[in-house]
Amino acid sequence: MKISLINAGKRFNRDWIFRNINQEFISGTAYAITGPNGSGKSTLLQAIGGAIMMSEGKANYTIANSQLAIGNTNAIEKEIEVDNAFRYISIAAPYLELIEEMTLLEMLEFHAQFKPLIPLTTIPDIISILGLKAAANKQIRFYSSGMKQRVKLAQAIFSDVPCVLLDEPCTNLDAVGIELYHQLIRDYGNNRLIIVSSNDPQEYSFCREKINITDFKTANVKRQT
Ligand SMILES: Nc1ncnc2c1ncn2[C@@H]1O[C@H](COP(=O)(O)OP(=O)(O)OP(=O)(O)O)[C@@H](O)[C@H]1O
Repeated sequence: MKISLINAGKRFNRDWIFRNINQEFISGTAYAITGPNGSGKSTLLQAIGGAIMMSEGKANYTIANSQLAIGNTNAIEKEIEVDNAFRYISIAAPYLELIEEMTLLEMLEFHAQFKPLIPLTTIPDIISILGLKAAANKQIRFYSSGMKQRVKLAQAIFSDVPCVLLDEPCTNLDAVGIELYHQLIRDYGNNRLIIVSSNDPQEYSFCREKINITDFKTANVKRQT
């Protein structure tokens, strides 16, 4: 999958959060979006995922034929409308809630109806990898914050999509959880497009490309032009 930002900008009211971003994100590479608190990392990640609209510019989504979830085409690549991009993208983020009334087992089964699991992976496998076997039949509302974060990561990483967006992926994780996160990236991250939004280096240590959002603030953009 390839996501191309073309002259991308977002503002809330009169404040430009970022402007003039021209950047390609390509499968097989992990990218980090860095910057201080409130600088716009989450906003940019959501704009990349098509969850919020840009104020100017656009994002183009291209899928290799083999990754197409629907339809048939003879073309090697196909452009995807922004409204359909969610089919190819999963996201884990602090502001996205889990379905707390469900047990983990129920929630993973429910989720798999909308986004299939990566091949050869079963729900019991996932529960075991997460270290949550003993809690599989407990409602998620009774989970600790770190247990919930493991579930959010699993929901994103085990979805059979070419692009995984991770916003502050180690929020609430203990040392074992952080190691689990890195193991999941090692085991399931290859050949995918991974974009991590974070200001914590341990969350994005594996990312080859780094994009500092402060380079795309209006004042800096003006200075560059
Ligand atoms: N819906 C909204 N309406 C108005 N302003 C918003 C909205 N969402 C975010 N903002 C503002 O946009 C700016 C960027 O917020 P964002 O959450 O993207 O930053 P961040 O870099 O992810 O921060 P953090 O590191 O604290 O998570 C902040 O000033 C925030 O107040």
